[in-house]
Amino acid sequence: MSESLSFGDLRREVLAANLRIPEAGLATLTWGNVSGVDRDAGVFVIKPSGVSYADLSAEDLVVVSLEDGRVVEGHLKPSTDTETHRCLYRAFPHIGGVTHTHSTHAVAFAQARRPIPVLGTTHADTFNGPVPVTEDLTAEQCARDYEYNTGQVIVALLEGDARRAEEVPGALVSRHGPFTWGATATASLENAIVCEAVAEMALHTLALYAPGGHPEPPRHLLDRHFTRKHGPDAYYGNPAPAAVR
Ligand SMILES: O=C(CO)[C@@H](O)[C@@H](O)COP(=O)(O)O
Repeated sequence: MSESLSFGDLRREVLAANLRIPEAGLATLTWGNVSGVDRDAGVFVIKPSGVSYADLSAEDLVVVSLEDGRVVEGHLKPSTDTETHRCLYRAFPHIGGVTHTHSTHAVAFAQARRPIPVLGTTHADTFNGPVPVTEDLTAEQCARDYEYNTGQVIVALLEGDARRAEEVPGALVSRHGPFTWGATATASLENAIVCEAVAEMALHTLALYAPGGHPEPPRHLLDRHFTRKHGPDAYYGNPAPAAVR
């Protein structure tokens, strides 16, 4: 990549995160997109629309204004989902990256309009609650500013609550698919990988559940897993716990 290109580090990170979409098996054709934000500069960097991952370069990424969605830099059209990313950045000031995919199992839940339930600790390590599903967009929301409104239905689902958005870093847009977010573009992409993995595990688990019901996983176990990885008692960054005798 030419060193003279602006937002070099952010472009490199956003490119790498986009390239992990097909690598992680989350992409069909050119579907999906990752962006990352530079809040000081008031812009985000996003995948161009319809470009194959094999051909994608850092120079192809598009720089968009957070304020009004104008393209600030780029020779290609930004992703069709750009306004959804912009809406999420504006609603949740703590997020640094957004990922959208059409990964199969997460989309299956979105199409069935069912949240991805918390069925075990794998889910609880990343999402402190079910991955929720939005309402369907209304005819008016589809007719005008559809992509921004797609972000708005996610924000409405979380009641604009930044803390909820931090603890459950993703949502399923009804009949469409998952959007995930995180502190960085890389984190948002990794949350998309986890979202797909836990959706697949949930489908298998629900199929194996005994007819007539199954006990819920104990809340204390799920909480323990989430708080090991997130918040003030997180393991990373803290001294290793003393060995248990
Ligand atoms: O949501 C969709 C398609 O329903 C898009 O994410 C997908 O086609 C990718 O579009 P872009 O190539 O990013 O414009």
